[in-house]
Amino acid sequence: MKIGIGSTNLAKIEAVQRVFSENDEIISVRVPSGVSDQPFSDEETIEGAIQRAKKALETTNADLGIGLEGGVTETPYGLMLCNWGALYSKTDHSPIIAGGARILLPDEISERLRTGEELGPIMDDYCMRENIRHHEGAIGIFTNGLITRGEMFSHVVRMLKGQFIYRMNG
Ligand SMILES: O=P(O)(O)OP(=O)(O)OP(=O)(O)OC[C@H]1O[C@@H](n2cnc3c(O)ncnc32)[C@H](O)[C@@H]1O
Ligand SMILES: [Mg+2]
Repeated sequence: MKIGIGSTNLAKIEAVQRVFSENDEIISVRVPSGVSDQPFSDEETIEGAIQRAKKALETTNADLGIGLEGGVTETPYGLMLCNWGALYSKTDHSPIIAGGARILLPDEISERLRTGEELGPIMDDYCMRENIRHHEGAIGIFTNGLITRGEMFSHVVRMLKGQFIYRMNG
């Protein structure tokens, strides 16, 4: 199968590679998410994932298009990391959706997000490193490396793939 992924982020590509087989062709392509660079609700993050999946399918002419989007969402407990995925197939017109693990962010990080900074640069600044979002991600930092961004997204991709197979068999 040919699978288009709507991102060139390494953690996202790795997640798709982990779940699909070596016989599948995975094409990564930079596409607009159609939402803000830093989505600020579940709804906006889901919308970003859906747009990416749709654009990935169209621009790569693949069998499946996958979109993965990271964001944050306000809760009564504080700001949480949220992650969503969407999958479109060539033969189906409604997207399959799956959500990822979520954790509360430290206040120091949340305050900066609320004043309009993006999580990617905040994390690099906080850890004094570069490109954390391509590697273990914020989730990797705050879980002490036990769950990386790639691993978290691979669960999302597995839930997308499983639902797709279930739908096909139904
Ligand atoms: O190239 P793309 O696919 O856009 O990859 P990205 O890393 O920018 O990822 P998203 O657009 O999905 O994430 C939205 C924002 O949140 C940041 N972000 C999300 N999850 C993160 C994480 O786990 N660690 C660090 N930054 C993260 C990211 O840098 C963006 O500012
Ligand atoms: Mg982005």
